[in-house]
Amino acid sequence: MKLKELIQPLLFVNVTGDVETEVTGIHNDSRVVEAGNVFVCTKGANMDGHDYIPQAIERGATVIVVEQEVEQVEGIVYVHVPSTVRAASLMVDRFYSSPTSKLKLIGVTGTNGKTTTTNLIEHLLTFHQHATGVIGTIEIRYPGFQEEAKLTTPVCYDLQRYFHNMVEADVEYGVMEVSSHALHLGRVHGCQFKTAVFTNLTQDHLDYHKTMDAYGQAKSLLFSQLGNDYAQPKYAVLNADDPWSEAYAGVTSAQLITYGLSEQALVRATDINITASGTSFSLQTPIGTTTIQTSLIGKFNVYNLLAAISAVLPEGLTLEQVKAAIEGVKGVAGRFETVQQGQPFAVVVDYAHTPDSLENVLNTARQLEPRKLICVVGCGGDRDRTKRPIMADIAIQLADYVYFTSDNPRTEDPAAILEDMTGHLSAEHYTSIVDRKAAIEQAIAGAGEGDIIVIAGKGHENYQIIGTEKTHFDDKEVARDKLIELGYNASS
Ligand SMILES: CC(=O)N[C@H]1[C@@H](OP(=O)(O)OP(=O)(O)OC[C@H]2O[C@@H](n3ccc(=O)[nH]c3=O)[C@H](O)[C@@H]2O)O[C@H](CO)[C@@H](O)[C@@H]1O[C@H](C)C(=O)N[C@@H](C)C(=O)N[C@H](CCC(=O)O)C(=O)O
Ligand SMILES: Nc1ncnc2c1ncn2[C@@H]1O[C@H](COP(=O)(O)OP(=O)(O)OP(=O)(O)O)[C@@H](O)[C@H]1O
Ligand SMILES: N[C@H](CCC[C@H](N)C(=O)O)C(=O)O
Ligand SMILES: [Mg+2]
Repeated sequence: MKLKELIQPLLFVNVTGDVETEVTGIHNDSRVVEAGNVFVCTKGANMDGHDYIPQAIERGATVIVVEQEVEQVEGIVYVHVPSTVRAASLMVDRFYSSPTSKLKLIGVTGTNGKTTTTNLIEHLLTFHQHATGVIGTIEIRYPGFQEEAKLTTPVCYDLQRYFHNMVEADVEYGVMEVSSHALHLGRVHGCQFKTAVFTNLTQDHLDYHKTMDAYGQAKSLLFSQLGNDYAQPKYAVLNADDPWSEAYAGVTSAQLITYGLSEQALVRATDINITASGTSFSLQTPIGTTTIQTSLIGKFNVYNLLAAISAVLPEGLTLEQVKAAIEGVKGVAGRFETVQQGQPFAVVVDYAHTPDSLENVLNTARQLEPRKLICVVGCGGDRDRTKRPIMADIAIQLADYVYFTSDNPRTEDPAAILEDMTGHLSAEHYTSIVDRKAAIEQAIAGAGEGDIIVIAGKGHENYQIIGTEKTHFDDKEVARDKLIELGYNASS
């Protein structure tokens, strides 16, 4: 593609050099730039891309997009724009030929439940032969492709490339998690959503957004970005039981589909029954009523199911099709996932790393009536500090015994994170062990018949970040190894 085509949608653009230059790619990270690429200089939290122009040129960048005056090198084309972040979303979209206009794109936002809900939507659509791609916390996948995710919502350069490749692979639906960071940083500016889904909003990420209000506002961007188009209707799927939904309904002209347990919801669950082997409920919708039976456990998963069902109703799926698809749902890696080696107690690995999710997962485990409920939990470093004592209080209140331990300490002192969590506690039914492996092992060694151990915080993660080092670590693996060491054998 020629540079002039790439910058065609931009306003107030000033080019020094040849607009006929052929461009081979576009990125904002000098470390991944290749010959003939456009390098876009964006300012980040720690660094400024304008400082990396020499490295980008060294790696072969031929076009540099800037928002400030920079020293110019001969033979290089410079594109000056008012905002590189805003320009980038338009250029990247154009470079990949507006892939999201060729996909039916469903975005899911909310503090908890995004991964679960996107996976459920994917399952509902693929079960009925619609080729579907998913982008989220665990991985990026579509028929014939799978890659581990680096971020929940990739930066626009990667995101639009994935969408482009999905279109090339004849994918019909794109289902993605849209984090508040991504919305705030404009990572999805170039995306044309058909449907936007809101799960819930509770405390997290205050390190980044500072206040709950700012956090809630960031999520509203998905709904204000949705707009409406009578030729191609748009849908906002909102949780009727979350107070933030009213604000989101107010900023979109898309058609509303509300879901929840309360009477005003259009898509509603009643007669919920939760057991250790699954959950059932009566599903009431504007197109009829049916009974849903699922292996997923917990009231929060009823919400996730309602959100996913609401998102596919505009796609023409009947309730019979929805019901049939949900019966085959297996659950999502690291979300209430059990480790079973034949031991007489349950070991549950769950990605709960926020106050609300921890409360939900412990309440769900309690509903299964364990003899004792044991919790292993920590909080991530370099993330929202204010949630630490709150999560500790929840664990202390809801579990019979708690092992406080490290999550991903990152560059913080693990012992100091534990102190943030437990410093104010007066209860005695807990212990703090910095080493997560030792904490999991002790919890398992101390468990008795009928107990449930919930190992919270890391779910599917197969690593631990201590300092800046990322090493292999897997809660399920550690738990399984300990069970084997204790003599449990799955086949016996
Ligand atoms: C706050 C945030 O989202 N930061 C992301 C952002 O980093 P940044 O803009 O601060 O980048 P920076 O390091 O200051 O660098 C500035 C610029 O210089 C460039 N640079 C830098 C160094 C270099 O050698 N060459 C170079 O060109 C960078 O590419 C960048 O364009 O852009 C980087 C890639 O371009 C991301 O890796 C980085 O994510 C960090 C690692 C991160 O952890 N983000 C988390 C908080 C995040 O986004 N999480 C959300 C939410 C998850 C949830 O809901 O739970 C997610 O969507 O994953
Ligand atoms: N609808 C929900 N409401 C509250 N808690 C939930 C809900 N769904 C899942 N959870 C809890 O939150 C944890 C994370 O769920 P999930 O991975 O689906 O959320 P997420 O929004 O994708 O999280 P992240 O922002 O980290 O990507 C689960 O392990 C479970 O404990
Ligand atoms: N996407 C979330 C994941 C947190 C997972 C938890 N294990 C932690 O490391 O805090 C974040 O980056 O805040
Ligand atoms: Mg997720």
